[in-house]
Amino acid sequence: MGSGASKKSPTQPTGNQSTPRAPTTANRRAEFQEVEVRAPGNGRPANMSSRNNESFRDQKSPADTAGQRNRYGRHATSSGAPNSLQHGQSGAATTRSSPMRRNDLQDENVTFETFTHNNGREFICANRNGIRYYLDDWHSKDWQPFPERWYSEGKLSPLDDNYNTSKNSSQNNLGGAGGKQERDDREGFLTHPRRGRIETYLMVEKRYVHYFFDRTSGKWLHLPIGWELHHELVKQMVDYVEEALPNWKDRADILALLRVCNYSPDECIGTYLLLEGDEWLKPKRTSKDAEADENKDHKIEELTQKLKNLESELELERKARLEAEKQLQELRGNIRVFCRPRRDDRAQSCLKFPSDQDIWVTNSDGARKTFTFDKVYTLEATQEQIFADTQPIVTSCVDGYNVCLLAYGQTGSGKTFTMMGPENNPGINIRAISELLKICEERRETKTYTLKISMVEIYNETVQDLLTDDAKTLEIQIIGNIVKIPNITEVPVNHVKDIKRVMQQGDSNRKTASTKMNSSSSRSHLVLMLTVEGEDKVTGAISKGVLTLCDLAGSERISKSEATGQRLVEAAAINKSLSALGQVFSALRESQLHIPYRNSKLTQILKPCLGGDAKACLFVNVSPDASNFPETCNTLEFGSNARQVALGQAKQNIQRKPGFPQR
Ligand SMILES: Nc1ncnc2c1ncn2[C@@H]1O[C@H](COP(=O)(O)OP(=O)(O)OP(=O)(O)O)[C@@H](O)[C@H]1O
Repeated sequence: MGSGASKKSPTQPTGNQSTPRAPTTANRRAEFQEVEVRAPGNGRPANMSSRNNESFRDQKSPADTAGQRNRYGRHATSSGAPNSLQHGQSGAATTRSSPMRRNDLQDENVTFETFTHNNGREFICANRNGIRYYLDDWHSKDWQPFPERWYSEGKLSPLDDNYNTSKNSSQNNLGGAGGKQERDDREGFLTHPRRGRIETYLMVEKRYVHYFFDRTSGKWLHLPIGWELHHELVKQMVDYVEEALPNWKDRADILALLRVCNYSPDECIGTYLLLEGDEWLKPKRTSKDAEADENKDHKIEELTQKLKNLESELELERKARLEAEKQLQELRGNIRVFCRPRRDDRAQSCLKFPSDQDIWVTNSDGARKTFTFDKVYTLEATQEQIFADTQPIVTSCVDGYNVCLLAYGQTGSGKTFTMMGPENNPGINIRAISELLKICEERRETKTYTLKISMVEIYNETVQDLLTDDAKTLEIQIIGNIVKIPNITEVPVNHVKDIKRVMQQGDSNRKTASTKMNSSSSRSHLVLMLTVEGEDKVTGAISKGVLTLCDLAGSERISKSEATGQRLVEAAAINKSLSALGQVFSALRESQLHIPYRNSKLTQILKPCLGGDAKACLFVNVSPDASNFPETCNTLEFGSNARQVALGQAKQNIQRKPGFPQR
């Protein structure tokens, strides 16, 4: 500031600190042209648009130069209301204002007050002869009559007496006219849309309170928040807080807290963090961040698309491979035989695996036998690997093929583990049905599928329905090549959870039946049949495939089990049925005219699967334990025999739906 009287802060205890001046009429006009918001104390105008904290922090007041800390224009005065700060009365009288108000406000009897509404807003009020007016908002130029209802909606507090005292006394506080002005970073101005340039001054009371000089009245009035937000110095403080707490968007709210915190942005931030927690510590996102995020999103999108393409390529390859294997299987037409040894870390293993198709069995004398199968697994083979190899055969069921998977081996060799598996590591049964459900779902747009499941147990040559609670015994009817089991329970399966439920029901009925019959599960054959009927929505073709999953009873010899009584009867029945199965394989292998399916219930039920147009897969499960050498050899010989069987090319069971238009 150039000309004008030197100012003294009302609270200024020493001559070193600058104070606001009450402008005279003459000097005020000149000052208004000159006053700018300056970087406190450094003599340069502050960079109004800068949101740079550092430049903000670096601003120094004259007090700083005198060795005192003075951030954001605050001076080190400790307490006390400001002394009289009135500017020249005459200067105010000559400035623009509403004619009516100007006269009113110059009245000696006008006192000024602050009204704080319960909703947090503050207004300047003027009380003239008991009639109150208030200044509405930033855009208002008029004093409005004070609403009656506000008396009950807020609080009126008189401005400090000092501000309502004689307007003339201000002259006493002026510094020497024409004397050199010390810069005072507490003063500034606002440019009001209607009132024009308004001087402001950050005054020190017990805490700092921001006032503006009202030319009309010639008084310093409390600066409303809405106005104060336009003050450059305050704006910088709010910017600083906003930058530190990017989620706190309400600038008026920030300023309100700044006021409470005595215009200390750091204290304001600290208070807010204390109240609101770490949420506010999130760094403010810059346009660079946004751009980086956008690039990242773009990259993720690209990679996701790439992954999708690769996945669909992989899926196509997988389907092509399955199709090729299916065709190969159809051409070969024989029973595929897989050998799976049970994992047993304690056993002295008599097994060796020279290749993935050969297995060596060595007895205690060192004599070795070699067997060859379509696949020989090692002890470490997982359930996933086992299922993957049967998948092409299993899935052909949806295309109308009859498919049969059997597990053969002595008790404890891992048949149930391979077929059913534990709950957390399911075997072929659950995986196969889940896969079929998945394929049916994938084809839903062109085909409608119905899946039904039945579960029976063959014990002592009786067939027991396991999906009914009344232990129903079933008969098997063979008419030509067709095998029927009247009254067998068929449960629809739509979801994987249905499979588990049905399996549990079957398993619990099997246990009950076993107890009633005094048998154990290994003494009976478990046969699970899943019928998959499909109808092509376009051609009307109806396909029907049956997937038969069979966990056979233990194949150990009677002599070894030393069975007597009931056990002997059981063993005889098992022997009979397993022998019948062997005979069927032999007859098929030799292409005999008569295949002895009728020799046991097991072979009767399995007839559609072994009858020439089906696909079959036999697991021979063996124990690695050297003490089981004879049983292991028997099992492997059974498997070798079965592998010689040529079932002929598998056929699809597809019919055209009657009445459906020929295409
Ligand atoms: N590959 C394997 N890995 C780990 N444990 C296995 C494996 N195969 C079998 N077992 C375990 O060996 C034990 C016997 O297996 P499992 O019950 O499947 O034999 P099984 O041939 O079905 O017998 P049974 O004829 O009496 O029904 C079970 O505890 C099973 O969990």
